[in-house]
Amino acid sequence: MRIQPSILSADFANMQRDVERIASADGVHVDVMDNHFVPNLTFGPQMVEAVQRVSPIPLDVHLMIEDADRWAPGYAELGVFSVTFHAEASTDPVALARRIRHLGARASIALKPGTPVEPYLELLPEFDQVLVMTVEPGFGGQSFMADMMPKLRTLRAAAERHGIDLWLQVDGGIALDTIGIAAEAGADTFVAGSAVYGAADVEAAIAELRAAAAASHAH
Ligand SMILES: O=C(CO)[C@@H](O)[C@H](O)COP(=O)(O)O
Ligand SMILES: [Co+2]
Repeated sequence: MRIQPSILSADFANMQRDVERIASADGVHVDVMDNHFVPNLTFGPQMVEAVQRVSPIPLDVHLMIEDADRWAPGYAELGVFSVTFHAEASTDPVALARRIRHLGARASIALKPGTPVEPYLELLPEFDQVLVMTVEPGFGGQSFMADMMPKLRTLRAAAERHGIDLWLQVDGGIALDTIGIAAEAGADTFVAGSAVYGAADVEAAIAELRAAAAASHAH
């Protein structure tokens, strides 16, 4: 059970402090938004490089940008742990995943709520992780979409069929009252923005989320 707080909910004026506050988490989730793929703008490679320099834990970069084929490899080159691009923003997801892996990062593909999972099931061995969005990407603090759970079940079954160790990540509306639902459906990697940075005790929030996920996990 991996917990990855999203620094979209951190204080951008105190990024180093807020990354150091989540040292007990499994990774820091970095939401890159370009104002085109989503109607919001965050930061680019220079900021990711800066966070990477001070972070005590690995970086999980979530690219919500157009033209992923062009831009995603540059993030992998920074030496981050994982690079997620959106299926909707790539013309050749398999070629892009191979490039990301070749550059030394884990390759991860994200699906917006309206994107079906079926076209990707045979391609799963090309990826290290699939991100099932449980909100429309763009903003933190939205409500969890429980109707995405069939996608997780389908992906978990397909990964078992392939015999691969595919991480299934969920992102959006993950909190104490929803994380168990996603874990039960097969997720093992959980992004949480407001549920972590909105808590008075950030480390306690991470521990509680991890425990709640473990209590409900399908395996
Ligand atoms: O990718 C996104 C939003 O597009 C996320 O990573 C959010 O940052 C999650 O925030 P919460 O829903 O957990 O508050
Ligand atoms: Co995200």
